Amino acid sequence: MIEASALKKRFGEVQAVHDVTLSARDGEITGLLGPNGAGKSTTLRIISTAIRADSGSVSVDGIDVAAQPREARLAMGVMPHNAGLYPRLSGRENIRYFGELNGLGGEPLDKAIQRLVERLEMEAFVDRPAKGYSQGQRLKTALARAMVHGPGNLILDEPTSGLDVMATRALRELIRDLRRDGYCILFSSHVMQEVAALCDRIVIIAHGRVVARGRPDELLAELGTDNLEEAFVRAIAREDGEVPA
Ligand SMILES: Nc1ncnc2c1ncn2[C@@H]1O[C@H](COP(=O)(O)OP(=O)(O)OP(=O)(O)O)[C@@H](O)[C@H]1O
Repeated sequence: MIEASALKKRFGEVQAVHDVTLSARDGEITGLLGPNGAGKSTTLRIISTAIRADSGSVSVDGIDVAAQPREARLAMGVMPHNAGLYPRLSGRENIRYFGELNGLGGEPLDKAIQRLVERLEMEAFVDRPAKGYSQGQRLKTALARAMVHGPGNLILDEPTSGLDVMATRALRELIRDLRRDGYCILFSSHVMQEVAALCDRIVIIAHGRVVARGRPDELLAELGTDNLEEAFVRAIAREDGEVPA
């Protein structure tokens, strides 16, 4: 369970996050949706302890991330946007390195890695150097790396960007499987269809503020349309003070 309350973050002149409150529950997929520059990555980076908010608070499974960042990190698996892999290491070595950073080692770590390799169907490439990986292979490795220490919460920043149709479908299936296993999944996207295809709950942000939230059917009703993309456009236009035609 992830709970963020009244987050604010400024970078110099730019107020990247004005006021974001959200919660993501166990056994659900929560989508953080917003146009480019809306503050999605900044919000996820605050939640995952990569940066500190200027004000507001975040707790993960009840652990305050500012007060106990190390404990909070153990409860989260994070796949940042464009997460780099170490190119000379194999996928398995990349995953192992992260496991070791999280205090795992020896046989338990080897077994955890092997379970993920099988689950994510990585056998064909996991022992090759990561520098030759396709986008889909990189993504699976980054996901395995995020999951190796067994966190109950997963934070995925634009996980399908750069994936082809088949790889996107495979990733969606995997995310649904993880939901069935009870994971709390929070992911960001700027594509409404992407979020609509997966999410139990959607939080729409624009200019660093939450402009709408709810289950997909609730958002459609609130925004007076039967089309999710149109709902997205209307929610953002509302924040901009525009009245869409
Ligand atoms: N480290 C930083 N220094 C300065 N400005 C930043 C920094 N990080 C983000 N910003 C600015 O904060 C705003 C929000 O950026 P953020 O990356 O959170 O948006 P986003 O919703 O993830 O966008 P995208 O969909 O394009 O990735 C943007 O105006 C961005 O330029």
